[in-house]
Amino acid sequence: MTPASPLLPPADWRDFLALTKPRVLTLVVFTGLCGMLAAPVTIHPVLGFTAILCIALGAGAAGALNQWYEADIDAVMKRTMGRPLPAGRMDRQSALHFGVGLGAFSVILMGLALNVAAAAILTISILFYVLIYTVWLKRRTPQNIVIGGAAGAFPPLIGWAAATGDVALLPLLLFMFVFLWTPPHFWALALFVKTDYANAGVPMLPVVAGEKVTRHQIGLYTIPMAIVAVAPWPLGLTGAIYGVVSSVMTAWFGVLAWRVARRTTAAEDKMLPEKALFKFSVLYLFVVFGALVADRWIA
Ligand code: HEM
Ligand SMILES: CC(C)=CCC/C(C)=C/CC/C(C)=C/COP(=O)(O)OP(=O)(O)O
Repeated sequence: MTPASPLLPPADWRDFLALTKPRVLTLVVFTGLCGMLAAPVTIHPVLGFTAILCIALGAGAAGALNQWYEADIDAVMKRTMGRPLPAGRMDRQSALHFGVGLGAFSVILMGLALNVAAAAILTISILFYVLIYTVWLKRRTPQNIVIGGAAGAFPPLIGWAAATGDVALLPLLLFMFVFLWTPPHFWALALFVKTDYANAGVPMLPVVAGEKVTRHQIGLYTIPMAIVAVAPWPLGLTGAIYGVVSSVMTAWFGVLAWRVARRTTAAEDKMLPEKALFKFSVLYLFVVFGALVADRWIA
C-alpha cells in the first residue's frame, strides 16, 4: 500500500468523484440511456433510473480501478498527475476498496432490480476495461484501444438489455458504432498529447508507429464507423430523423477525419485538425445518440 502524503489534506468526496472520471462518464451514461430509450418497450421510470444509475456506478468503479492500477503512469503524465493517487491525496487501498465495492454494488443492484442479461453485460464491460484494457493491453500494444475500447461500447447494449432483458440487431449496431468511433476519438487526442504517452512508456500508436500511420489509421477507421453509424436507417431500424441527423453529422465527422488524415491545416484554422476532430468526436456521439431517441419518441 502506498500511503497518502502526510503533507496533503486527506481524500474527500471530490477525490472519490475524480476516481470515477466523471466527464467521460457523462457520455458513457448518455449512450446507455439512449440505448434504453430506443428499445421498443417502455420501462418504468424508477427501474429506468435504477438501470442508468447502475451503468454510472459500474463505469465509475471501472474508472477507479483503472486509476488504482496505473497510478505510476498517471504520475508521469501532465494531463493526469493531479489525480488523487499520483497527487498523494489518497492511498491505493482506498481506491481499490472503493472500486471493488462500487462495481459489485452496481452489478448486484442491476441483477436484482432489472435482469440477469443487463447485469452480465455490465460485469463484462467493467472486467473488459479493467483487466483486458488497463492491465493486459494498455502497456503492451498500440492496438490497446482498438480491442480494449470495446469496454466503452457496451453501455447502449446494457441500456437496451435493461429495458428488454435481451439484445437485438439495433443495440449490436450501436455497440459496433461506438467500438469503431473509439480509435478516431482517441488517436486524434493521442496525436497532440504524444509526448505525455512517450514519457510514461505507454505504446500508443503515434508513439510506436509515428504520426503518419496514426493519421492514416484515423481515416481508415472512419469509413466502417460511418457505414455502421448510418446503417440503422436503411435497415429500417430507425426513421428519417435518425437517418438525416446521423448522415449530416457523419459527413461532418468524415471531413474532419479527412483533414487529419491529409494533415491539411488552412491558415485561417484556429485549431489543429486533430484537436478539432477530438472535440467534435464527443459532440458527434451525443448528437447522434440523441437523434436515436428523438426518432423513437417523436416520429
Ligand atoms: C479505450 C477507449 C478510450 C480512450 C483510451 C479514451 C481516452 C480519452 C482521453 C485520454 C480523454 C482526455 C480527457 C480526459 O482525460 O478526460 C478522453 C476524453 C473524453 N472521452 Fe474518451 N476514450 C476512450 C473511449 C471513450 C468512450 C467509449 C467514451 C464515451 C462513450 C468517451 C468519452 C469521452 C469524453 C466525453 C471525453 C471528454 C472529457 C472532457 O470533456 O474532458 N471516451 N478520452
Ligand atoms: C459500463 C462500463 C463499465 C463502462 C466502462 C468503460 C469506460 C469508462 C470507458 C471509457 C474508456 C476510457 C475513459 C478510456 C480512457 O482511457 P485511459 O484509461 O487510458 O485514460 P487515462 O489516460 O485518462 O487514464
